[in-house]
Amino acid sequence: MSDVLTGAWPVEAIRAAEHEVMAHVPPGALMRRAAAGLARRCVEVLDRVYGTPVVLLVGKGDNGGDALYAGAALARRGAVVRAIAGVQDERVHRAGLTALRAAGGRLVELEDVRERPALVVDGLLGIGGRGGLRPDSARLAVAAEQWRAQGSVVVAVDLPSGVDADTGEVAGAAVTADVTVAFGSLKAGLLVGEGAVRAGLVEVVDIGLSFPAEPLARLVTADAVARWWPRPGPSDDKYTRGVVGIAAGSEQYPGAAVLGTGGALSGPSGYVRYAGAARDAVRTAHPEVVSATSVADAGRVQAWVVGSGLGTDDEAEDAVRQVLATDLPVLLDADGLTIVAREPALVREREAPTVLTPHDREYARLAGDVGPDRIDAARRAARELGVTVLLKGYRTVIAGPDDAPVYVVKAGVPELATAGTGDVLSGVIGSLLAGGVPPAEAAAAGAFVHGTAGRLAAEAGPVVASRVLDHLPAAVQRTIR
Ligand SMILES: NC(=O)C1=CN([C@@H]2O[C@H](COP(=O)(O)OP(=O)(O)OC[C@H]3O[C@@H](n4cnc5c(N)ncnc54)[C@H](OP(=O)(O)O)[C@@H]3O)[C@@H](O)[C@H]2O)[C@@H](O)CC1
Ligand SMILES: Nc1ncnc2c1ncn2[C@@H]1O[C@H](COP(=O)(O)OP(=O)(O)O)[C@@H](O)[C@H]1O
Ligand SMILES: [K+]
Repeated sequence: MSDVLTGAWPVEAIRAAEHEVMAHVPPGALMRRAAAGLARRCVEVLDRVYGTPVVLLVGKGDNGGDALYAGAALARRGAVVRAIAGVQDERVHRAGLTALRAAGGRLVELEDVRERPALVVDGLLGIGGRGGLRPDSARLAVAAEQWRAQGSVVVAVDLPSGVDADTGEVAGAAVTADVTVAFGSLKAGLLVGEGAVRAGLVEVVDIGLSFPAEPLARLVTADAVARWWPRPGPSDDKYTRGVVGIAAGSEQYPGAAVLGTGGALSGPSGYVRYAGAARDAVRTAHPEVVSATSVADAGRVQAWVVGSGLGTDDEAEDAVRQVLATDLPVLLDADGLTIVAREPALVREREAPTVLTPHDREYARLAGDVGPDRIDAARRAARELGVTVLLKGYRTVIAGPDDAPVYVVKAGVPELATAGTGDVLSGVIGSLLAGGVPPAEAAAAGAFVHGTAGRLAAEAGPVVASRVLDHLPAAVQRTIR
């Protein structure tokens, strides 16, 4: 798969790549490529083109130009195309407007549109946008929202207007799209935060841009996970495949232990050990897990998962300290994060891979408010603590302590927002760590199969964590085969 389909470069890099290509192609060629891809996608979302009412929302920049050229292509196929300017009329892309008019389209005022359009093309603002939408554009974004609520399909040009291209932040009004057609490469703002919600289905039209430097973010694909996922070879035994230790759960919260060990059993390691007070529950649920009552008695492992359902009393703190004192990879979750938030040196001083898996409230305890820029938030905490941070949510963001691109996982579904699914996730990632996968890739691969299991579970019925567990083997199978 081409890099531009999975990498998200910052606006600055996209501009530089654009200039590089423009030096070698005729003027307007890039915009024509972009508009052709956009028009193709617009045709796909319509039942038919001939006679269909289409509204273009047009800003003063090239984003509006793309919309006008695509609108001209639709008008040539018989669509009834009306453009509405989000700025004073004379400031829209000249050549684009000429093309639209030549094809029979017209520039009108919002008030002149009597019939609800089947398709709204959002060309108000692309990567040239700064700050929240100004009032004239915001008014059209609101109109697009209203049409969409009544059944119109909204296609965003490059980026839903009002979304920050690099962060996904939305300040004020913004367009919500069913489909976003992104040019040249993804943008981080289409993958994370509010932008991910606004973008709908995202499709990249390759217009020939190439990038010398690493992207800001990479979308995790099944192919990548399949490459990272260890497979047993003829000379392997259960130990060489890696032993993962789960120190989670308590008498009060046995579920965390059952779900964590269950998650680990679908990972690539050959052996799952449990250490803690929920032995009986684990033994009943998973006879293949070998258990002990404490970390000290658990025997050798190649990676630890510690924290969820442990509580934060002295005993819990002891378990966390013991695990963190090893030179093994450790995944820290839930109560483990609370304990580390009180004493960050516990992880800062570690040399071995350490993965923290906070949701937003846990993150706040560790590093302050997540804020609207989730990529920056994950990076900031990872750098400050010298760890790998997996920030949970609608989109999961994984950042290492270095400057490598962050991973974004979009495999999940909102139904995963139910108690205990995080415990399942921690077990899968722990197993990958025990199998020798580097921390960021282990976290990304774990989140991908976990998200896929959540989707499969949601397709089968209401989602609870044990049903996510039930669907994990199938999720792994379809990802890595
Ligand atoms: N990269 C590529 O290779 C290719 C890129 N292409 C396309 O070009 C697009 C980028 O075009 P662009 O540079 O003209 O910027 P764009 O986003 O249309 O608008 C910027 C204008 O809007 C204004 N404005 C700013 N903020 C605002 C706000 N909050 N609310 C309201 N207005 C605001 C600002 O005006 P000013 O601030 O000066 O008043 C400025 O003039 C890109 O997204 C893609 O669609 C393709 O055609 C082909 C290849
Ligand atoms: N809105 C959402 N869309 C998709 N996935 C979500 C959403 N909310 C939460 N999740 C996922 O569900 C899991 C919840 O984990 P967590 O909050 O730790 O739950 P628990 O502590 O109860 O196990 C994470 O994998 C997270 O990414
Ligand atoms: K747009």
